[in-house]
Amino acid sequence: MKDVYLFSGFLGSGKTSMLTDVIRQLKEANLKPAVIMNELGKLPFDSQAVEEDVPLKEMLEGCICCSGAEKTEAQIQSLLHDQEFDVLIIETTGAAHPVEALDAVYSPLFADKLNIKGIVTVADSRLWLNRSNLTPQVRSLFMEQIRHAHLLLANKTDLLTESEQAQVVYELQGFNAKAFILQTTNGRVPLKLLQNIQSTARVSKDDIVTARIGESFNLGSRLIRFDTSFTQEQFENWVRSLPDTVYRMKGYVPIEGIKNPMLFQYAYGMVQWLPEYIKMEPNLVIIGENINTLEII
Ligand SMILES: Nc1nc2c(ncn2[C@@H]2O[C@H](COP(=O)(O)OP(=O)(O)OP(=O)(O)O)[C@@H](O)[C@H]2O)c(=O)[nH]1
Repeated sequence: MKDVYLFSGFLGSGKTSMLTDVIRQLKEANLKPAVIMNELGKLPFDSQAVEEDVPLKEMLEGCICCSGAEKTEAQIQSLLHDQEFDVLIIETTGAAHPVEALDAVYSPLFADKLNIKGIVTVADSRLWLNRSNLTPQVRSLFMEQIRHAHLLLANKTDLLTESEQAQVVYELQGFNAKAFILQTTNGRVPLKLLQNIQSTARVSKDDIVTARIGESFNLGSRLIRFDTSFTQEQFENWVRSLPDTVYRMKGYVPIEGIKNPMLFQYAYGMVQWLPEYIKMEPNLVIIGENINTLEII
């Protein structure tokens, strides 16, 4: 039996950071991981976090729940058929409901092959404290991902004071009493803790508060291509001018005087720049609500 973990968490909370670190630990323990990854944006940036020797299936354009259980089944089946692996990690997009994603892997086809361990949710601790600023639909999805976790990471603790950290853990435990809660930075979770998850019985679909991409939830992604370069200041000024309903941006931005476009990441007001040693296409994905009306730099 192969262990299966579902990694959940809202956009930019730290799922990819967790995935990279868990893959490292699995390899150190001589366990071979395989990954199914979903990406709401159009560029498979995050797949760069997975080294080439790890079997990877990507589902671009949408999430496990929207693309249907059949597609996930087909991907798992092809992994089982073509690849040797011990552990399967399914990273759901930040816009998927974890229980719907979990449901997709509970296929009778795999009943004797897959041991579904459960949902690991990474929550951005600062976002938890500021959740009242989210639109109702997004808040509902953010809270659902937390409510259904078997293991819950209160991530980005480095951005909080000690008393805020204590408040987050206290509140999270009150909200999801069954989850084991771990305070983390960069999604670092010891492998032993993952392996010890005892997933409870299947969650009933009736227990799901609907919060998915649909008419009432205008979460979408937009791809921009840059023809000119900017100063970092110019670019960050534009970022600051964007509405709060832009949740996540990532991509490569051409910066004046710097050879290759820089890797740019944005999640909830926090900006991160990293130099890139290869020349990546100057593309940026923006994820948020009603982003088609945004003014682009
Ligand atoms: N300060 C701080 N930043 C973090 C931490 N964990 C992750 N980040 C940063 O947050 C951003 C998002 O992290 P990812 O691991 O890509 O998050 P994700 O959930 O995979 O994001 P999606 O691509 O939207 O699914 C990156 O810029 C990370 O470097 C943390 O513990 N502290």
